[in-house]
Amino acid sequence: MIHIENFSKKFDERTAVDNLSLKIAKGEIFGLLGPNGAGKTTTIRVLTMLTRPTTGKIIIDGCEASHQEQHIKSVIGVVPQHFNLDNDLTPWENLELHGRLHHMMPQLRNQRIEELLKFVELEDRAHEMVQKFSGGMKRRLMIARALLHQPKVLFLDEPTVGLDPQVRRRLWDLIRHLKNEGLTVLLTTHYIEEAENLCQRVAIMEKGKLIALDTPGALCQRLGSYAVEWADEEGTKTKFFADRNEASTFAATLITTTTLRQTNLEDAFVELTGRKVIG
Ligand SMILES: Nc1ncnc2c1ncn2[C@@H]1O[C@H](COP(=O)(O)OP(=O)(O)OP(=O)(O)O)[C@@H](O)[C@H]1O
Repeated sequence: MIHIENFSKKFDERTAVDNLSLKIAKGEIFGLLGPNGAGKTTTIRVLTMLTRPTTGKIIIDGCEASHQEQHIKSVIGVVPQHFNLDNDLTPWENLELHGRLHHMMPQLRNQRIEELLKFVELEDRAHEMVQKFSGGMKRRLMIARALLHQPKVLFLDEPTVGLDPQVRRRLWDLIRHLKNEGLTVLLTTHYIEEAENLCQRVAIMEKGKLIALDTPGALCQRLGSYAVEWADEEGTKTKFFADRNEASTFAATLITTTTLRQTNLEDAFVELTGRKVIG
């Protein structure tokens, strides 16, 4: 559904994305991870036709971006990182405006608005001003707006940033539901747990380059499925093992308190990039 071939983006002398190639299948939830400045937002901006690549080819829904930008715009939905709803309008009016911009016929438009407000559980607030809404409600409304014109691909840039854990989980359920309906989802996130819970595959970027691409499980297995964690005077240390018995034997040799646990995607991220994600 999304095919990126040797894509680079330069801003003057700075290379924001360096020769990225990826294929994302229909119905996949795909995560882009990386520390600050890795090139995730630039990648989304190019894929959503907000800016052009310096070099390389982007194909979405079988259409090449350089020739069929309008078609691509009609089959994608975008939820940007920052709230960009019209605060002086109601949810219904925000959605209506979006539907008009996409030239939707009034009957279909009204039907979709009704369905989507129900889907994101905002039907009771349809005619209140958006400025009174919480962050979670605004994010849900932005998702409804991105889905109004029945896109095939949904781009979500940091969909749950700043939301409390309960709201975050509700949004995850919503995103899973969309995948089950056949939508392709590409998201960026700072929350490793989010990628681990939602994404079939993740790409880890650093300094514009793709440094790993796999399922969360396979990325963890590369390190070893078990982690022993302990603290010494230099700080927290972690060692990885393929075998649980080996891990437990090693843990028994340490004189400090140790934790034996399953390796997680955060371990893989830290090992690959040498740092934690900073929000
Ligand atoms: N419009 C621009 N002009 C110049 N440089 C830019 C521009 N947009 C991004 N960059 C640079 O490109 C690099 C990648 O930025 P980008 O915003 O894509 O990273 P990111 O992975 O999304 O980071 P974050 O997690 O902080 O959002 C950074 O070095 C950034 O400073």
